[in-house]
Amino acid sequence: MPTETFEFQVEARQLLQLMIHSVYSNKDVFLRELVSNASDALDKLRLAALRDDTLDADVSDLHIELEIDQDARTLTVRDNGIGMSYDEVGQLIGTIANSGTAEFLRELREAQDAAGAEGLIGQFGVGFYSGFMVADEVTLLTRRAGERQGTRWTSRGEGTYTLEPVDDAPRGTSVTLHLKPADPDNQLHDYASVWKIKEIVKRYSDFITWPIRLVGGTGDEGETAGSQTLNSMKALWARSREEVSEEEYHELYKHIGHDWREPLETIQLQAEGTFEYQALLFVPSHAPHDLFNQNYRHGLQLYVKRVFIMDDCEALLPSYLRFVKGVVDAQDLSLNVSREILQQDRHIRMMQRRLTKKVLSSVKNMMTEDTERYATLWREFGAVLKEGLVTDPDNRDALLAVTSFTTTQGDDGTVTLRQYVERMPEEQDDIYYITGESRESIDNSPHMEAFRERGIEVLLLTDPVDEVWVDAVGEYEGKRLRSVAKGEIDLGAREDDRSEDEKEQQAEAYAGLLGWMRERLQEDVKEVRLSTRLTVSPACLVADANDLTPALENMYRAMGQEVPRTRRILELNPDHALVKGLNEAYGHREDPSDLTDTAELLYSLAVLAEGGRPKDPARFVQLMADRLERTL
Ligand SMILES: Nc1ncnc2c1ncn2[C@@H]1O[C@H](COP(=O)(O)OP(=O)(O)OP(=O)(O)O)[C@@H](O)[C@H]1O
Repeated sequence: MPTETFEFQVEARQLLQLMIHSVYSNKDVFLRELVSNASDALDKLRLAALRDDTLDADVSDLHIELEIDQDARTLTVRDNGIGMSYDEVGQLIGTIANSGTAEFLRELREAQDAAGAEGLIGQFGVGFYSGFMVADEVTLLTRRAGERQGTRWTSRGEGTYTLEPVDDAPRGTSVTLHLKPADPDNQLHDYASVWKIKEIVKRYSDFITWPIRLVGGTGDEGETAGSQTLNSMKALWARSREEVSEEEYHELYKHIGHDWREPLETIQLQAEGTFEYQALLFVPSHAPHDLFNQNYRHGLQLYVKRVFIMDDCEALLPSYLRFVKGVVDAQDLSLNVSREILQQDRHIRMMQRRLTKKVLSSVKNMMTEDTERYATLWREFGAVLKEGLVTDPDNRDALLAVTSFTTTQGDDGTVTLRQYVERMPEEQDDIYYITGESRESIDNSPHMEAFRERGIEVLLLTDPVDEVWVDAVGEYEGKRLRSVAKGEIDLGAREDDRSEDEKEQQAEAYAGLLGWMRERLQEDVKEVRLSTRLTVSPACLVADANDLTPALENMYRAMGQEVPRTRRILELNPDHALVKGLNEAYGHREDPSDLTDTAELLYSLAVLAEGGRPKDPARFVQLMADRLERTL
C-alpha cells in the first residue's frame, strides 16, 4: 500500500489549530500527555498478555523511552506497549471520538480569557495533539501487538496527515516531535535539552508505574543522557501521606482524571485485615460538562497488586459519587477479574461502602474546617450528591448533614437543615421549601407571599433532583419537609388576622362563587378555595400534599412514563380587588355565565404567575385584549 493522505475531521482540525496557536501558557505539559498515553499503552499490553495466552508478546521489559537528538532537533517518546493497527491510527489520531467535543469547542470560543480556555482544554484531554504546541511536524510509528505490519503517521498539523504501512516497525508506538525553535518569551523551552526533559518528567510523571528512560543526547549543560531511569515509579497510594507532597498527588490526579486543574480534595485510605486495599481518591475542583449525561464514564481505576486492571470501575463507588476520581489497589482480587464479577463481589460491595463513608466524612470535615472549599464542592457537585438522598438510604443521614441550601433569608450563602431548624421560631412546626427552575422564578412566586410577609424562612430548591428527594426523605429531626405550594397552609394566627367568626362569614360569602368556579374549570382544577398564602396576587395553584408537582410530571413524561394529568387546586385571595369584584358580580347575577371568561382568565393568571403556560395561549391573549380594550 502506498502512502495515503487523509483530511482531519473538522473538530480535530479545530483542535489542532488551537494547539498550534497554543492557548496553553505552559507548553511543558505536552510531555506529560505523551508519557501518559505511553503508560496507558503499556498497561493495556500487560493486561492483554495476562488475558490472552495466544498473544505472543514479550512483556518482560515494558518501559517508556525518551530519545533526544540535538542535531536533528527531535524528541521521541517511545513505548513497547499495545500499539495501534493501521485502521486504529486513522480512527484514534485523525478524529476525535469524544461526543462533547463540539460543545467543548463552542465553550472554548466563548471563554473570554486564556485561563478559561486553558481550563477547558484540560477537561477534554486533547492528549496527543498537544505535541503540536512544541513541534511543527509529528511522526508516529506504531505496530500493534500480535500484528506483523506497522504504520507510520505523519502530519504538520495543517489539515491533512499521511498514513503509510511499514514492514519493520518495532512493537509499540514512538512519537517523534520535530521541535520548533525555542522561544523562551512564549514559554517554548528547548525540549532537546536533557536537563529540561528530566525536570519535566520529575515534575509531571514521577509516579508513572513504568520506567521512563532517557537515551541519547547531550545537554547544553554538558549533561549526557546515557540511559537512565528518570522516575521513581512509586505508587503514591501505597505510601504514607507524610512521604508524598501535595504536588505529587496533584500530578497523579491530573493523569488519571484527565484534568488540568488541581483537585479540590485528596482522600487516602489504607484498609488492612483480611481484604487489603489502598485507595487514593480525588474530588475535582470543577464539574465536567457531561456529568449529567447518561453516557458519562465514571468510576475509579482498579489495580490489583500494582497491576492496572481497568479504568472507570463503577462498582467501587455509587453513582451519586461519580465525580470522584482515583485509584484503588486491591491485594486479594484475581488479575482476571471482570466487570460482571465485580458487580457481584461481596468484597467489592464492602469496599464501596467503606469508600463512600470515607468520601462523605471528608466532605463533612471540609464543611466544618474549610467553608470556602466546601462551598466550591457544593456548587459544583451538590446536585449530584443529592441523588444519594434518594438512592442510598443507608447514608441518608450523613448526606443530609452535608447538604446545604440557599434560603429566603440567606444572602450570606447557604444553610444546613440543622441551622434552619435551630433558627426556626418556636411556633413553626415544619420545614418549608419551594421548588422551581431558578431563584428568580421562585422569588416571585405567589406561593411565597404569606411566608415573605411573616418572615418565615423557606428553602429554595432549584435542582431537578430536589423534587424527588424531598418526597423520599419526608422529614428531618421530626420536622416535616413541606412544600409551600402543596396542601393547606396554616401559618398560625396573628393579631390582625380575622377572627374565626369573620372567617366563617367570609367562607359563606364566597361559597357560591367557589362552587360555580369549580364547575366551570373542572377540566383543569379539582377544587377552588380561599387562600391563606396570598397577600398580593389574586390567585395561585397548589397541589394536594400527595400529588405530583408539574415539574415531576414533566420529568416522568420526559423519561417516557405515562402519568395521568394531575388536576390542582385553585386558591383565590379574598382580599384582592379582582376576586372581591368577581364575587360581587356573581352575587348580582341571575345567570353568571358571562363571568366564565373572567374565571378562566383568573385561572390562566395563576398558571402564568408560577412560570407556566396557559393551555390555549391564543385564547388567553384574545380574552385579555378584550378586557383591556374595555378599560380604555
Ligand atoms: N502511545 C500510544 N500507544 C497506543 N495507543 C495510543 C498511544 N497514544 C495514543 N493512543 C491511542 O490514541 C487515542 C487518542 O489519544 P489522545 O492522547 O489524543 O487522547 P486520549 O489519550 O484518549 O485522551 P486523554 O488525553 O484525555 O487521555 C488513545 O485513546 C489511544 O487509544
